[in-house]
Formats: sequence, structure tokens, C-alpha cells
Amino acid sequence: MDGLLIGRFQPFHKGHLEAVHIGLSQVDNLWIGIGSSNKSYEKRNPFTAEERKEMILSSLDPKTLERVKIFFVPDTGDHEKWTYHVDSIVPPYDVVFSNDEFTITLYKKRNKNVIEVPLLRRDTISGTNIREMIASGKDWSDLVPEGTRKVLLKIDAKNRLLKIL
Ligand SMILES: Nc1ncnc2c1ncn2[C@@H]1O[C@H](COP(=O)(O)OP(=O)(O)OP(=O)(O)O)[C@@H](O)[C@H]1O
Ligand SMILES: NC(=O)c1ccc[n+]([C@@H]2O[C@H](COP(=O)(O)O)[C@@H](O)[C@H]2O)c1
Repeated sequence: MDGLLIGRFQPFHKGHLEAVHIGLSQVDNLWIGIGSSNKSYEKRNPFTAEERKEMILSSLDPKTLERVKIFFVPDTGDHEKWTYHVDSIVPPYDVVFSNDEFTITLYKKRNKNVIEVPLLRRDTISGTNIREMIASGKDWSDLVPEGTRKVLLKIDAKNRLLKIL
């Protein structure tokens, strides 16, 4: 049995890491779809798809990576067609892991099996909050895996966010 986890991963944080581990405890292989892969250098999507992929690859241990494959999923104008567009990019899957209401609605409409992953420390662990903390100079390092931390420092995420905001 294989699963799909879709997110924007702006950046890939410890909640996403938890979702990957929960997903992998229930399926053989997990396809990770990097959503909005066509977007970067904008407020909700500051990091490029390649940078997000690097965050994920450097945050997962080699054993985990054996069962994970990453795909770029650009947005489309048409919400109703979007899940079919995803299917044209990723291999077949039996279950979708998501906690995003809109994504869940779209998949349930197609009678796809959706598992809602519990949110970890959502008061602080969200892409939105982490981007704000980086921009305002707060200490965000505990909210992301070490691999993501290194990528964010390498690309000078703070400077990028301050230019965009
Ligand atoms: N704190 C969390 N704990 C567990 N899973 C999470 C957490 N935050 C997000 N996720 C998972 O990631 C998916 C969404 O990815 P996304 O990149 O949009 O995260 P986000 O933190 O909500 O981002 P943003 O705040 O930028 O909108 C959700 O469907 C959910 O499964
Ligand atoms: N019409 C569309 O292109 C469409 C519809 C629903 C979700 N999505 C994408 O799927 C991803 C869903 O992840 P989030 O959990 O981050 O919202 C996002 O990248 C979002 O843009 C795209």
C-alpha cells in the first residue's frame, strides 16, 4: 500500500516530519508532493521547489528515504481538476495524508481514502509562524529539523523574507 502527502513545505518543519513518519507507519511507500512548486520569492511561497526538496532530503534519515519519493506539483487554475493533475504527476496511491481542509474536501469528493494526520504543536509549528519568526529575528531553530535549518541558513532565508514581506 502506498500513500501521498501534499504540502507546500515553506519551510519543511517538524510537523511535516511527524506527518512523514505517521504516513510511513501506515504505508509501504510515501509520495511527497511539493505543492505550489511553480511558486517562489513570494510571501506564502518564498522558497523554490528545489530548495524545499533539499530541506526534505536533508531532514530524512537514509532508511526513511528508501521509502519516500518527492514530486513537484505546480498549481493549476482549476480546483476541481487539481487532484487529477496530481495523479498525472505521482504514481498510484491508496491513501492521502492531509490536514488541509480544502485538500481533504477535494479528495473526499472523489471517494479517495484520506487520513487526517494529527497536528504537532500547531500553536508554533506552522509554515506561516516559522516564516514570521525568521523574518523578525526570533529563535526558530527548534521548530524545524536540522536539515531544514542548514538549508535556511545557507540561502539566507531571513534576508529573502525581509525583501519579500
Ligand atoms: N504542526 C503540524 N503537525 C503535523 N502536520 C502538519 C503540521 N503543520 C502542517 N502539517 C501537515 O502539512 C500539510 C500542509 O502543509 P503546509 O506546507 O501547507 O504546512 P503549513 O505549516 O500549514 O503551512 P503554511 O502555514 O505556510 O500555510 C497538512 O496537510 C498537514 O498534514
Ligand atoms: N487549483 C489548485 O492548483 C490547487 C487546489 C488545491 C490545492 N492546491 C495546492 O495543494 C497544496 C496543498 O497544500 P496545503 O496543505 O499547503 O494547502 C498547496 O500547494 C495548494 O496550492 C492547489
